[in-house]
Amino acid sequence: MKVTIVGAGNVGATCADVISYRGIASEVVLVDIKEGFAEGKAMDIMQCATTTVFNTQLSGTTGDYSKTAGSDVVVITSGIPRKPGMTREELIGINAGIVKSVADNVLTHSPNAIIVVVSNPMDTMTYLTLKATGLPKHRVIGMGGALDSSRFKYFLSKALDKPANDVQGMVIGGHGDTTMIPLTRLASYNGVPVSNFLSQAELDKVAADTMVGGATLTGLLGTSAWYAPGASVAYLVDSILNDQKRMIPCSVFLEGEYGQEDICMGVPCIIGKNGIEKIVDVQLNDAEKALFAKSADAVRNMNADLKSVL
Ligand SMILES: NC(=O)C1=CN([C@@H]2O[C@H](COP(=O)(O)OP(=O)(O)OC[C@H]3O[C@@H](n4cnc5c(N)ncnc54)[C@H](O)[C@@H]3O)[C@@H](O)[C@H]2O)C=CC1
Ligand SMILES: O=C([O-])CC(=O)C(=O)O
Repeated sequence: MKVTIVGAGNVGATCADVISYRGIASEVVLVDIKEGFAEGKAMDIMQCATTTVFNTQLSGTTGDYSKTAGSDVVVITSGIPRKPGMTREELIGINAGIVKSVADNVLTHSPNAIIVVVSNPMDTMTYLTLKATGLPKHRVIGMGGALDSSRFKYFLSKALDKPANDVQGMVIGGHGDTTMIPLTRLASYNGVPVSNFLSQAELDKVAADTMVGGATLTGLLGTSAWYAPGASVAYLVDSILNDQKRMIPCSVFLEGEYGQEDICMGVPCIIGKNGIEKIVDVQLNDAEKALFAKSADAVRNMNADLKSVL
């Protein structure tokens, strides 16, 4: 199985690294516009093959999309990341043009690929990719919810003082500092509701920390995060390539689901070899429904800025 990752920067290269050492794909191609950069990242990762022991064939190219031909999955991470103090939404001006041209290039050589959109503002970039390419909705998947949910489980595990892998939880809504919806009501510690162990104030803090998880890391690192983002993309790609049918919150085109239309936003999806195989309808309570509607308003406002590109 072949995966192309466009953008060999922090997130793209980390994703290539995780896909390789976990043997998720047999072939990975990294693409970047910076001369020699993707080739260098690919060579560096390939030189781990005998120490971390993997057989994935990873190569890099500076903009030669013929090398990406026949990819089963294409991941788009090309574009600029935010700096401390910025929102993801401020990246739209530069990233929209990049994402649109990259989507066109990859589809020329891999007309059947499933596209995973990572560049920010991710929900709007997913919507742009869907509209600009005309692909069916099951083949355009925005990655944000997998990452936000892993951060949610991290903060829950810290509050509970229990291992993260004993914690279940999900974040839906937009992938923005104010639009994410950590579903604390449904989170559990090995099936027991977390509200049995944490006060409302503690749960509210976990939710707030989760929502600004990306901004906190951007402040600490000077650019946005990449280890958890890269690993989250690899997790999603694994579910597609290996037809695992995991339930992962992803940004997907909604046509009435969760009360929304003509928008891409994070909702729980079954992810398998066909991409989005099913949108899972979780019964939200009235407060969660109101948050989802508010989140959709913000994402829709952002999408309006795409007029000049679409
Ligand atoms: N959806 C999510 O959960 C997350 C999204 N992101 C987003 O992912 C994007 C990438 O972040 P990083 O990897 O940290 O940035 P980075 O700056 O390290 O890497 C981006 C790479 O894209 C390349 N690039 C730019 N234009 C290109 C083009 N037309 N064709 C091919 N390559 C091109 C650049 O040369 C650079 O190497 C950002 O927009 C960031 O906000 C980052 C983390 C999580
Ligand atoms: O925070 C950012 O800008 C990058 C991102 O989407 C994340 O790490 O969640």
